[in-house]
Amino acid sequence: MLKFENVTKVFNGPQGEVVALNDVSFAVESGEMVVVRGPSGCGKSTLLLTAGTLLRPTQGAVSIGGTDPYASTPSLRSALRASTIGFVFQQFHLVPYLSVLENVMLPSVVQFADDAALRAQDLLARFGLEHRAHHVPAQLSVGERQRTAMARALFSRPKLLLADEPTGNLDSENGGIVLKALNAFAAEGGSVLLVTHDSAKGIGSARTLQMINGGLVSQNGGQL
Ligand SMILES: Nc1ncnc2c1ncn2[C@@H]1O[C@H](COP(=O)(O)OP(=O)(O)OP(=O)(O)O)[C@@H](O)[C@H]1O
Repeated sequence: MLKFENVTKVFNGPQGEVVALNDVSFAVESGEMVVVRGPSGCGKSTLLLTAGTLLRPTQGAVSIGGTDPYASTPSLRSALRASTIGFVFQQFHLVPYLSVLENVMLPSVVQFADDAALRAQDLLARFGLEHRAHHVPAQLSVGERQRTAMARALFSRPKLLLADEPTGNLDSENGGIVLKALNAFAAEGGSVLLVTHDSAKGIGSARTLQMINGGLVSQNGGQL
């Protein structure tokens, strides 16, 4: 589903060039969750943004479902992103003045206009948020905000979920709910790429890769 081939990303920072991704090759198949661990600054966010079609690599090829997003026009790239990828961040990025229900419906209001509210309500129920549908994010607990963000990420029926420290701000109960949902998404045939700097529990049988200075190595000698 997601494939990186010899991907390198170099930033031109104030102190010169920074190699944020260094010749990274790996794949995430359908039905698989891959966890990338690594210390702060090793390149995890750069990896996710590049996978998310939001940051063009300096070298190498990215493929999502067989398509190279960076070989497409910006509008085709956006369309691929909207139809294929869901994002979950540590900071939930909910729209503060929209209700929980509206936030969940946000990704594809046009595409799913007819059944958007029904689908959003189903997702709210799945994450135990029915009673919060008409609240705004500021009225929610931190765990409820992340569950709302998970519901939003799943709304468009993505094939690939990209998660950046999704449990970083959560207590163990809410962190467990989020990890369970990510595992369930993979068990149903989706692909998950989760990056974290901690040793999050509950990642199940997910393959774990280690990121060091922009490079990716297998943690247990297995396949990348
Ligand atoms: N836009 C940019 N311009 C210059 N350098 C950048 C830019 N974005 C990231 N970097 C550098 O690239 C390297 C990798 O950054 P990245 O944010 O991917 O790391 P990270 O592993 O996600 O860190 P953290 O866990 O702290 O979020 C760092 O040295 C960072 O300073």
